[in-house]
Amino acid sequence: MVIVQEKGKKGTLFCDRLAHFAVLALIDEAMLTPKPGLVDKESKGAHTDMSIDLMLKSAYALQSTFAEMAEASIGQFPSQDLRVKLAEIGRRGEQIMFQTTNGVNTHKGAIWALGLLTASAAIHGPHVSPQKIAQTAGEIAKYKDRCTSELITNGLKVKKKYGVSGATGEAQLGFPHIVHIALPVLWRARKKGLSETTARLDALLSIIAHLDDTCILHRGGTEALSSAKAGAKTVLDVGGSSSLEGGRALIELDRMLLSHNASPGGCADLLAGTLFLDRLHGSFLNNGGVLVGNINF
Ligand SMILES: CC(C)(COP(=O)(O)OP(=O)(O)OC[C@H]1O[C@@H](n2cnc3c(N)ncnc32)[C@H](O)[C@@H]1O)[C@@H](O)C(=O)NCCC(=O)NCCS
Ligand SMILES: Nc1ncnc2c1ncn2[C@@H]1O[C@H](COP(=O)(O)OP(=O)(O)OP(=O)(O)O)[C@@H](O)[C@H]1O
Repeated sequence: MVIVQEKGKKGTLFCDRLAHFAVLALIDEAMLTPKPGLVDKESKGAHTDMSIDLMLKSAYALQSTFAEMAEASIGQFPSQDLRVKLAEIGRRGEQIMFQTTNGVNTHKGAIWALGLLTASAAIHGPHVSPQKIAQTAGEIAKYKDRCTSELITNGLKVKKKYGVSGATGEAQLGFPHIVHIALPVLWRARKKGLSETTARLDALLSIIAHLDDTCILHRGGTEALSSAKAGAKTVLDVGGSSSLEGGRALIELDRMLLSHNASPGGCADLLAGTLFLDRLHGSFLNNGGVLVGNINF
């Protein structure tokens, strides 16, 4: 593994840039419209306690959390110590989010996924593929969370009830839904000349079609999850979100999710992770090996 050993001013600039990319990924995800069941520019989806303004406020408030995660990881290898440090920063990030939103869970799953990816990107520096960054993020996630709280979360309940692996399992496997599903769909759609919104929506739908999302399971059970997977697959099979039939199927998927009061929040987190890795990769490629932000390792 190639490890970036840059501390000091250069390293701090790089960490700030990574944190900025993480925040931008959250903003891009929130602004993407129309998303089924989720908060976007036109709808609150299944979330009566959220709004687009709240999502953006929460995203901006997390810049320092992601910067701290990057700072803690630069010059390090995945290790138990690093896992403990990141968990501590992550929990403080959750507090910042809850203070910012008056107790609404806008980005808990996203702090987890983007936190691990940001930490891994800081370990590697910009010369590394999205696949490698996701794989190292998985290695960090495999270390035990020694400070785990006594709280029984929705995710834990659902994982026990339905035997799925949830947000932890996805991370420990190196984010397969980002690397093997969403990024290829995003890049293929752009290559075909589809609009950026279409490419992102199709990437989100490709995740919904495959992921065991504990948000959907918690609110709507297995019926909602299998209908969500089938509905998203239909949109893609009939031509994607920009086609006439696909657009109709997308509206149908949104209606179905709302009828279960269900939302693919975990899928949205993984879309944010996809957009983070995509931006990092694009920024590096488009600048002859210099990550925008003037750090050239
Ligand atoms: C692992 C986390 C997400 C807790 O997960 P848990 O399964 O207990 O469920 P909880 O209901 O609290 O949140 C799960 C969230 O993950 C997302 N999610 C749901 N399903 C999936 C899935 N299959 N894949 C990815 N994300 C998913 C959703 O946004 C959901 O709301 C995390 O919050 C955590 O452990 N935090 C502790 C701090 C920490 O270790 N941070 C490290 C930062 S690097
Ligand atoms: N655009 C979005 N709209 C809604 N949720 C999103 C969006 N983007 C990401 N999410 C993720 O969805 C999760 C919120 O889902 P949800 O409200 O179902 O969680 P919960 O608090 O566990 O459940 P409940 O509200 O049923 O108690 C957040 O942790 C967040 O990471």
